[in-house]
Amino acid sequence: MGRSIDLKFIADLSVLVGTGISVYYLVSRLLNESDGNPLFGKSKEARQKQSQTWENLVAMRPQLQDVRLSSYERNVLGSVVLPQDIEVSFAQVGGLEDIVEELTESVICPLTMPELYSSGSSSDPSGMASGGLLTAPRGVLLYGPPGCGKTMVAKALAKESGATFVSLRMSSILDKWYGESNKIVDAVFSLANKIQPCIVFIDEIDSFLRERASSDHEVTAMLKAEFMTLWDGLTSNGRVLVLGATNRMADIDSAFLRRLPKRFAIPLPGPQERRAILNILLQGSELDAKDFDLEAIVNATRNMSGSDLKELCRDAALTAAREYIRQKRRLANSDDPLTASAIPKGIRPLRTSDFHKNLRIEARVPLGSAGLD
Ligand SMILES: Nc1ncnc2c1ncn2[C@@H]1O[C@H](COP(=O)(O)OP(=O)(O)OP(=O)(O)O)[C@@H](O)[C@H]1O
Repeated sequence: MGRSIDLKFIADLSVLVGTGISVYYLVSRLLNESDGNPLFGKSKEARQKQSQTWENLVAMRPQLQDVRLSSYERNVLGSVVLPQDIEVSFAQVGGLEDIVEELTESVICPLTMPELYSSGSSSDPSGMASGGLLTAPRGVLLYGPPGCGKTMVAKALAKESGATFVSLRMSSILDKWYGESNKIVDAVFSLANKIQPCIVFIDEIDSFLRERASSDHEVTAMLKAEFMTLWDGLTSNGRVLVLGATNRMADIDSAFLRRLPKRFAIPLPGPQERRAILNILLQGSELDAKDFDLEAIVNATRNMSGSDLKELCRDAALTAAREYIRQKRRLANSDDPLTASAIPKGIRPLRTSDFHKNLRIEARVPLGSAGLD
């Protein structure tokens, strides 16, 4: 009897130990998984990228030499882009000159000339030449329909101001384990403070900051409160800026909207803006001197976003390239030396019809519908 109890005890104990070990490995694997998001990447590749970013950052700002990072801050490094690695500049943004000028004054100047601005606190001696009236904005919001250049403008701002750029998608932070999201949010702000001047870019800011409903999960509500506290802490320096982008401004929590006092609408481009965008997009392409009518394309692309225009130009270039490839294949197979010599030398210049053709086929433009024009 005693012996059977002993055996049962040993069997139960080994099941317990076995289960414990499996759970431990499962949890640690899940925690260490990269899940494709560089923010949480703990793979060898992600670590290498984080180290490389830090090395480049220290080379750029030697005062960071002795700064130590927590493991969470190191993970956030995966989402940091240095200004020299950003390829977009204001010169590539078409039709948003007024917005770019205003952003230069309200975002670039506080980041590059902090001595002119006060934090808004009475004990802060900076910005006193202006009687403390000049304060750096703690948050800026870019809003408007998709594909009109919000992300592009945000990146160009970081490049032009020499600020480091931390790009976040809140949905991926919210998906994390209980307690993890808070640590990541803390790390985003503490790292941004260390590597200032810094722009913390939050795309789809509405998904995180949506009006706090009573149905909000407790963890999400706490995270929002934490985010706001950390955000408020930023006013002390003015060299860290939260830049949000949204397609759905009405969905943003009012407490958060108050923290985004500077708001810029980035609407669908009108004819003048489309002309400017098309000119930028077609800069490197050869255009048919006799058969290319920019105005016709401008008029036919009503209601299209910058992103749609980019696709349209890409499709037009593809049409010409496809034509060249087909001709070459067909003629190259001919035994007649005369026919073979007719093989085109290269891709022909773009024609208006290349654009119209793609407009018709893909019916992207709701022709005749009311638009901005
Ligand atoms: N004003 C513009 N000038 C030049 N290119 C533009 C412009 N707007 C959009 N584009 C082109 O469209 C692409 C997508 O734009 P972007 O991602 O900045 O739009 P978005 O407003 O952030 O969109 P979403 O709301 O979907 O994130 C850009 O990479 C660029 O090639």
